[in-house]
Amino acid sequence: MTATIAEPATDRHVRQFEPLSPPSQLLDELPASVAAATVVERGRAEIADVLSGVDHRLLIIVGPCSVHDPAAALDYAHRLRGLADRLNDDLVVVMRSYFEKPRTTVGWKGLINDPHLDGSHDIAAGLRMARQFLLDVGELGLPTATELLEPITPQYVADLISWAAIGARTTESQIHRQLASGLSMPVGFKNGTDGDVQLAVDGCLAAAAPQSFLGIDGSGRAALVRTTGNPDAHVVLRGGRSGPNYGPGPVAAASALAADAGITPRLVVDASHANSGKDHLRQAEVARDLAGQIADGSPVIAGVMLESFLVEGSQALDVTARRPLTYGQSVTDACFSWETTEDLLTDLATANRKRNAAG
Ligand SMILES: O=C[C@H](O)[C@H](O)COP(=O)(O)O
Ligand SMILES: C=C(OP(=O)(O)O)C(=O)O
Repeated sequence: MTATIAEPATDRHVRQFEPLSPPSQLLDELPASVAAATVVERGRAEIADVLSGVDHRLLIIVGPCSVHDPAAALDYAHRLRGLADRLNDDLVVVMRSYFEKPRTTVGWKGLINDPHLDGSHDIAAGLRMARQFLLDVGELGLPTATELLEPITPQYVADLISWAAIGARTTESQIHRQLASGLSMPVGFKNGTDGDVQLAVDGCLAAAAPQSFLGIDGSGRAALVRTTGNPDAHVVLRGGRSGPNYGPGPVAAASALAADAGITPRLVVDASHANSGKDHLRQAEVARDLAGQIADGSPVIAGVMLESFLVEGSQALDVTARRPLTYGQSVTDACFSWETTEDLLTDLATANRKRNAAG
């Protein structure tokens, strides 16, 4: 007897599947130049050395909350390169190059997801634009940092990235922890949106372990990915609903929690997000407070994250309206200005020199 085949019970809420070119095709189209690859490797090694305490400089992860206009972000990168060169004795400067935005509910999800800022979600173009941007910044001589939000994206861009974040909204996600265990760069796990630092510590432990999970390979095929574990996973403090956690008490407590778990006690503090209430003026105050803690000899603040762009503040992006945007101003969280960036990085460099001079 032949069984009657049922109607498929899947994809009831899927409008369309659009195949993407495999990662290998984009890498062939936009290969890493020797100059860019050298910067990526140097950045990864320097960040790992700062985290372990071998390199006594301070890690600075700075740049726009998100890249929405690659030309403006590249303009920023040119300025940052000059500043990073001047402060190179005291700081390891890495540019925030964030193309994937996690949203609390809904909103623009970043350049990869919606590169034309119009709701068309041309992800193929977004991946190409992100890769081109990373190449351009690498060739300028600056290492890059990003948040990795989708487990498929890294195959398209990760060879050009020196530091990656697992964000507050995904730090508890097994998928992201497994992903981090196979990444080639140091990965920072943010505390959860509620402020729970244990989630970040647990993330670091899972990322440090070998993992086997489902992913894609360079040819875009579904694959069983077996990893060896990431030796450079660390905690990033970003505050949470329970309040900010950049002060000396919370920093020491988080460091002790990491050390007790066998994770590096040295960590990165994010001056933005829930540590500043997303207020760029408050963020500058938090950065000055961190400079004070560093100058006073804090042994555990390995790095500081800052959100900065050419023009201070933020502007609303309405993907349906196509209103002209202010050049060099964030369309996601508020950033402080280029002028404030110069002042704050100079203060942080001075603070770190003082910490080192005191031994
Ligand atoms: O870093 C950016 C934002 O804080 C994050 O993407 C969440 O933004 P939302 O709360 O505006 O969605
Ligand atoms: C989304 C970000 O941070 P968090 O995960 O801390 O909210 C970010 O750094 O852009």
